[in-house]
Amino acid sequence: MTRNFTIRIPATSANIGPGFDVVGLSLSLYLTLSVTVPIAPNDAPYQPPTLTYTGEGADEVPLDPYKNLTTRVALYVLRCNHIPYFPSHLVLHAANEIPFGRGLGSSGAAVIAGILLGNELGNLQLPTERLLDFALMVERHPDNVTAALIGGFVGSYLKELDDEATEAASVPLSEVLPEYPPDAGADWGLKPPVPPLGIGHYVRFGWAESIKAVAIIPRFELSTARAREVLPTQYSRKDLVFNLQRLAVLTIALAQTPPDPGLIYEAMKDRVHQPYRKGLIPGLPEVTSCITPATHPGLLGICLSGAGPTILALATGGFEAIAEDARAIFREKGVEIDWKVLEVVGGSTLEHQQQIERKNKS
Ligand SMILES: Nc1ncnc2c1ncn2[C@@H]1O[C@H](COP(=O)(O)OP(=O)(O)OP(=O)(O)O)[C@@H](O)[C@H]1O
Ligand SMILES: N[C@@H](CCO)C(=O)O
Repeated sequence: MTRNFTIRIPATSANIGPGFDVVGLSLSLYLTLSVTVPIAPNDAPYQPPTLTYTGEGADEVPLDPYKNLTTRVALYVLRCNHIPYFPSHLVLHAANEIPFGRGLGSSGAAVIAGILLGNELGNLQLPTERLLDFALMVERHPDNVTAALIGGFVGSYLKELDDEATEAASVPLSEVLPEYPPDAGADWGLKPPVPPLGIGHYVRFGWAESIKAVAIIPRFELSTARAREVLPTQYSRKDLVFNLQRLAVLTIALAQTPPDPGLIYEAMKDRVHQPYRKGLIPGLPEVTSCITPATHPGLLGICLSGAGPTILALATGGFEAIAEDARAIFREKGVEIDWKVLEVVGGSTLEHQQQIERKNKS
């Protein structure tokens, strides 16, 4: 006998211009994890999970469950909750639509998938806030993981922690996510650092239904780590105020019907991360300055998606003209792109097989 369930995590776009490390948007591309857990234990020796994978990243993702990001995160959640290893004979299949290293939250989705997997396998029934604590121990900036978990247009901040909690939260990622030993006889006694309580806090903003997201996706990867290395550690008051003013306006402007391009285009400008990342993304300043609501009716605003290299255009129409003109600009710089029109969607879901069958019948 087996228990089957499916975890579905949306892609995300972080920052949306001025909201660096603050806001995120969940989008209609998914990482789907199908899980089969044997219910009745059989007498066979312990067998670690079998992981298969199709779609984006299939040629580079590790299938060893002790190396793969999703399964390592699941094991981290289990072990923090006194469950040392996966159930025997666990079968997992990941089908992924979210391209790796493009600024569409692939790693955030993999992390949230792992957290929901650990929570379900351990029957932990952790509340959303606690799930977020685990995610923040791994991903460290809240924008992608919060939007992937909660869904919609979301703002979040990290709580200032006391000394003890700061120490717990500042453990290097390699210690939070060691590549656990694969054999059940190895040392399972070590417990990883448990996240402090209530690290992240969030709120969901409104979103005008008419606004779609055009993702203009260059055909090269840029790791978030590399794109963060080029950022300064200090900013001028002028640049900080520039971003704060725009972010305050943007969080309300994107919920208004009809959305106002005059307000939104300027409110999606940024001086905290995009100017520093242009050296890593040929064509970025040209695309964001040449494609405007005046030249492209339907466009509301345009920015770097997350750490890039994807460009996110928010628009109510004229999608093809926006994307094809961006393609021409990128091509002049020697960069080929793909593009997709995406919807803003709800957050992560976990459904048991019976629920899926019932839904399909009705
Ligand atoms: N489904 C997945 N399963 C396992 N590992 C994954 C998965 N998706 C992403 N990863 C890992 O995350 C890496 C990409 O993470 P990175 O933070 O650099 O980019 P991103 O999350 O796509 O972009 P951004 O954070 O800017 O939105 C991949 O190279 C891979 O190692
Ligand atoms: N806010 C993050 C998102 C990337 O995951 C950044 O721009 O570096």
